[in-house]
Amino acid sequence: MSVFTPLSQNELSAFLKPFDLGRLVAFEGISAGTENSNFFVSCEQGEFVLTLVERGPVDELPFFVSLLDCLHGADLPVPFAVPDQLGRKLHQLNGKPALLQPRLPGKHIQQPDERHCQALGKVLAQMHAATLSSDLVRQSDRGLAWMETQTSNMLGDMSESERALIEPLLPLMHGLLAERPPMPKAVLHGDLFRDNVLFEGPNLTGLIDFYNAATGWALYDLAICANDWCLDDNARLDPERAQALLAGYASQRRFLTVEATHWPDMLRLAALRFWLSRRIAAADHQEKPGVLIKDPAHFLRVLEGHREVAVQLPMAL
Ligand SMILES: Nc1ncnc2c1ncn2[C@@H]1O[C@H](COP(=O)(O)OP(=O)(O)OP(=O)(O)O)[C@@H](O)[C@H]1O
Ligand SMILES: N[C@@H](CCO)C(=O)O
Repeated sequence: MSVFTPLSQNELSAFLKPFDLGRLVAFEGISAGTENSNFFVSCEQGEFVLTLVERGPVDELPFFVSLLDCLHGADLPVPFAVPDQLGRKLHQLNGKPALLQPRLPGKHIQQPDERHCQALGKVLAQMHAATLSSDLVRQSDRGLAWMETQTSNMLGDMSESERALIEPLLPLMHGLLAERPPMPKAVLHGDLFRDNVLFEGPNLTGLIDFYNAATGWALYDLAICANDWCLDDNARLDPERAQALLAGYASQRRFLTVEATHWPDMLRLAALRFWLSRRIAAADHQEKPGVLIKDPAHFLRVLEGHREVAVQLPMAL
């Protein structure tokens, strides 16, 4: 189970006192996450999720709190930091930054269909639009420059087949860093995999886990989604689901020609980003029993599939 910082009932009860949510009824560690320690917390006055932040720049937590307030204010289905009676949203528990958020309804979808993908594309565009009317900006700690450095550092450790797929992405990254193509930017979720979205039937009821959110090309966020929501059993893009995702997004904003040009490369970079982070996490957590390790090799198959990209962005006529 991926709970890095265990909690006792007494510790949690004491933590909850300033929130005035009634008695602690029950709590349990959530096994699904890989980065933070999360707990479902049941109080007399409602259901919550407590997150103890385990990685990342702690001094940037106010950014995430403001981002969620912005998205919640735009009526998007996101959690937000519940304030205690003194209005404080950011707390400390067992030496870790701690946030209490409402538990959102719905379940994760393992096998999405076109309706799910269309709904996801639409809400992603709405999320990007909401951040544009704010002054929220954050530089990603896993952006293009990080990817380029990590890729260069790992070249020597790669197998021949890994190298064949990954080395050609280095000039692509150099080119994008130099050229900075003028694609629309927004604050991106940055990790909108199936395990970060909740649905009730066809209705999208929750977007969660914003700790990778950062300013970047909006299209890159869509590529991250496509690489998780729109794959077939061979890790190739499923055209119907990919087109539904893109159509959902295009229902809120027209794509630009410069985005159509860079779409295949965004898909490749998004695959590389998670191959790198999974490989680093696997090495870091190798000796730690109970920590969920996700398979880096999956993204090599995704990259293989993106040698040719047949699904194009839908362009307005
Ligand atoms: N506000 C919420 N409402 C309902 N369920 C939630 C909420 N927050 C988290 N969860 C549940 O807890 C699980 C783990 O949370 P989360 O994805 O934030 O963890 P993480 O360690 O940051 O994970 P990741 O590996 O995706 O980075 C989610 O998959 C979801 O099932
Ligand atoms: N969604 C990520 C883990 C959390 O960043 C992955 O599947 O590798």
